Amino acid sequence: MLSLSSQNDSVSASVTMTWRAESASPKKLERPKWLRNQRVSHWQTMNHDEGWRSGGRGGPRGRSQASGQRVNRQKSERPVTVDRSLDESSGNRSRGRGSRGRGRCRTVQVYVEKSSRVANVGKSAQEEVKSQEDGLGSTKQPDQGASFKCYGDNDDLLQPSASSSSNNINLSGGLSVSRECEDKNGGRVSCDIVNRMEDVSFSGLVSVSSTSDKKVKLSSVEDRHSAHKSGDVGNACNERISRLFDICLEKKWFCLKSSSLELNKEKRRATKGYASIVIRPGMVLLKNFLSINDQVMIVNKCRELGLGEGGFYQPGYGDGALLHLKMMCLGRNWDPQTSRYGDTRPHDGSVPPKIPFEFNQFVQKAIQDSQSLVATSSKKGEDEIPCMSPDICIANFYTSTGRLGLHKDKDESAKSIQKGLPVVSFSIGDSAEFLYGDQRDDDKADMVVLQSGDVLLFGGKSRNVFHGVRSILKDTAPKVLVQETNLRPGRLNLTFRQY
Ligand SMILES: O=C(O)CCC(=O)C(=O)O
Ligand SMILES: [Fe+2]
Repeated sequence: MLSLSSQNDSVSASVTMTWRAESASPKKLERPKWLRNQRVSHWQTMNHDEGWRSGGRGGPRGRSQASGQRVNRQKSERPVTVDRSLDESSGNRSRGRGSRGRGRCRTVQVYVEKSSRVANVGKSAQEEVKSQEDGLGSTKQPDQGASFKCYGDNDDLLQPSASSSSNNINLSGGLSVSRECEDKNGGRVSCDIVNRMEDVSFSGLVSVSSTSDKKVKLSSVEDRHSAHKSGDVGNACNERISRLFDICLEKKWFCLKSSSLELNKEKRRATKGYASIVIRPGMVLLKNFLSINDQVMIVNKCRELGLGEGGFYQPGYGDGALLHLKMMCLGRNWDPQTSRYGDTRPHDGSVPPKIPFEFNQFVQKAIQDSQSLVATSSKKGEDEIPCMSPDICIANFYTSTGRLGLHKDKDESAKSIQKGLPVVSFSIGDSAEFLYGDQRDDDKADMVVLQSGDVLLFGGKSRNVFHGVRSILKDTAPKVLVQETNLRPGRLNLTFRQY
């Protein structure tokens, strides 16, 4: 178990490694490669059949306060636009406006291994897709994942600011580029109309014929503006909401070539097992918990459900603003307009699909493993994670420009929240910069990168933690996963809760 605390620039760490059933049990308790640079007080291995074993450098079981260890604090070079957040005064989730200033959130650096995928690949997956599209002279449509302000309060807001482009090199080796727009007063606003153009992708449902990306960009912007000017905004919004969204790309167009080196590296990572980390009391990160096969199964299942009744749609708030993601609810519907759960989806009356049985099994296993980890590492009760039987799952799909402002998950029953029943979150596809903290303040939030296969739990003392997604790190999804599923660029996230 690796427990990282970012207070006082110090970290105390112990690590638990769990090997997958399909991988060979390690003969020797070798210190995992990704831990070699960390001063770790204690770590443990667990084979699925055997239970816990201590190893590594010895030292006491449980958390110890190793001092002098630095947690990497990364100064964010860009502010975070909050698009969904909690209005504490009203107690409701609401869409926060873009926060100004420089994001100074602290980074808790927890990578299973340094990813060299981006560095190794000459062409990014997106570029690869684009060039294939162009080569085939296919029909395209702009990505539907990012938000567009249908209610468009001010056309002037949508001015790309060339000077505000910034490159953010993430520690896992990926490169993410963010752009912002500025309004007349210099305030920052989200600039998805520009950003989303980088995510041109296929959809068999509605398409705009074009021979170049540029043309798609222009027609897209013009379409939106003319819809707004002609007073057709409501229709444009409704159309967006009811359009089906396929989380995978059309198979025939998609054929990424990955080097065998890359694929082997991913395979090695997949068979390495996973590490359990207590990030803060009640918050546990199970790194690499879901195997590639599990992830493929989850993507395929979500795709199937997502294209059916109650499938992925473009959610929005009461004021017409849209969330920067696509959403599908399983079990029960969560309505962002009313912040309430219900049996049907108000905008189309559809009944949410049931949560697949296999998903719940992963959740149960994740909870049990977290509980075992916490039991061996903390003072009794301190980090406790209660049991939970999920009856709700919210599936979010973030395209490359997707994000989610800091908020609390507080629409579940008062009893569920009081008991601290955990929210269990699966990350699949591209990595995400996940923010969390005790205040709805991006500057004070900590950040951890969630990679494909990671499972995060926050319950007990962390049940009411503010959390959100600052950005999606482009082209960081495992190549094998993309090859197997044709998952489109972006991130699939599933959060399980008990009402
Ligand atoms: O995408 C994530 O990691 C978080 C999603 C989330 O917080 C939510 O759906 O409430
Ligand atoms: Fe949430």
